[in-house]
Order: sequence, then C-alpha cells, then structure tokens
Amino acid sequence: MSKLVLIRHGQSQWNLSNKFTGWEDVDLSDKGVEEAKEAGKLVKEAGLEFDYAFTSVLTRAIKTLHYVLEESDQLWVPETKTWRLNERHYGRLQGLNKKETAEKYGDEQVHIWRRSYDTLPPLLSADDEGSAVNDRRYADLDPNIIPGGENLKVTLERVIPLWVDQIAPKLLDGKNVIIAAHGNSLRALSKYIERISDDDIMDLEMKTGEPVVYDFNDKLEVQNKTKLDK
Ligand SMILES: O=C(O)[C@@H](CO)OP(=O)(O)O
Repeated sequence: MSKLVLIRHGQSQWNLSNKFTGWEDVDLSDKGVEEAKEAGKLVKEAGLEFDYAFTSVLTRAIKTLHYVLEESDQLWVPETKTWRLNERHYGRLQGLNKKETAEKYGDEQVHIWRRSYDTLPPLLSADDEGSAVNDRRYADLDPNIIPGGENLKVTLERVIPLWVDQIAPKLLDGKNVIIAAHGNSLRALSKYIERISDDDIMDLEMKTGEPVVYDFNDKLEVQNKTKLDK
C-alpha cells in the first residue's frame, strides 16, 4: 500500500493580510513557518517516509516542503518543482484585498469567484503588468498556455497530466509521495482523487500547514484519508 501526503503551505504574508494571491510569489509569514515546522514534526511522529516530493514553483510551497522534510529528517528526498502545482491563477483579482473586493462587488460575487468550479476571475492579458509571461520561471512554457486567470476546472486540467504522468505511476509502484502546494491546486487534486462532484467541491477547504494522508491500494483506490493535527 502506498501513501500520499498533501500539504497546503503554511500561512503566507497575503493570507495574513487577506489578499488574493494566486501566482504572486509571496513568502510565508512567521506563523506560516511555525505551521510548516509543526507539520514536519507530525509527519515524523506518524513515521511517514517519502520516496518522492513534488511542489510548485512558488516560494511559500517550496519552503513548506523543505521545513516538513527537514523536521522529519528527510531533506534528501528527490523533489520536482512544477508550475502545474501552482495556486490557481486569480487574474486581475491578484493583490486585491478580499474584504474590500466583497464590499465593492458583493459577497456573493466574491464567493463565486473564490469557490465556483467553472467561473473564471477577471483575466489579465499577456501585456498587463503582473502577467506571468515575462517571469523567467515560466520561460520554458509555451506563452499560450500561461494563464491570465483560472477557475478550479482549468486548474484541475493542468494538474491532471502531472498526476497521470509522474505521481500515479510512483504510487502504483508502492512509493510514498508528498505534495506541498496550495489551497486550490490541492482542492483540484483532491476532487480528482476522491471523485468529488462539481457542487460538493465548493465546500472543501484545505487548512494551511495541515498534512492530509491518503492510503491507496494497488489499484490506486483510496482506502483511508486522515488529517494530522496536534
Ligand atoms: O488567494 C489565493 O490565492 C487563495 C488561497 O489563499 O485564496 P482563496 O482561498 O480565496 O481561493
């Protein structure tokens, strides 16, 4: 039986200041660092040993992974960093305060932007300041696939190839994998793994820094799901 651990990064600076973040590369807050270290201790206490690690190309997820691996004495574990695990791109909402945006556009509209499965946020275009097109970390990507804004559906569509090509084969081979990523890229992956409906996924929330452990059988069916907390 193989194990998969999903962990959303610890609290970020913009979680703290309540801003839409998406692909903006915001660091962990002091609390976020503590959450990540605590998660590593829980992983160690649970005796979880990884063969491979995956994370996004965003600092808050990478650092969370490293704190977890360091605290559990597994910093050596081979890791892959990929844009496919990035947070969903929040388009023109990135950098805006969530409360102020709700005051301007209404709570319902903001809830739809945040949690509907298939509503896109207002999109950034490639020549807008803040577009990821000119960011060196995406230089190897076809500019046409660099998003100007994503909903959960589009996020899931770009996570699935990573799952199918790289993660599922390792789990099927009996290897244990940890993925440190983001609230919405992990909601997308959980939807796929657990076959959650388009409606029900609206209610799934991932807490910062809380490891979620899946046990799979040899057909990659979920046998058990547990959350590690203090
Ligand atoms: O701002 C974001 O990128 C995400 C995660 O913090 O926010 P939300 O939970 O509103 O989708």
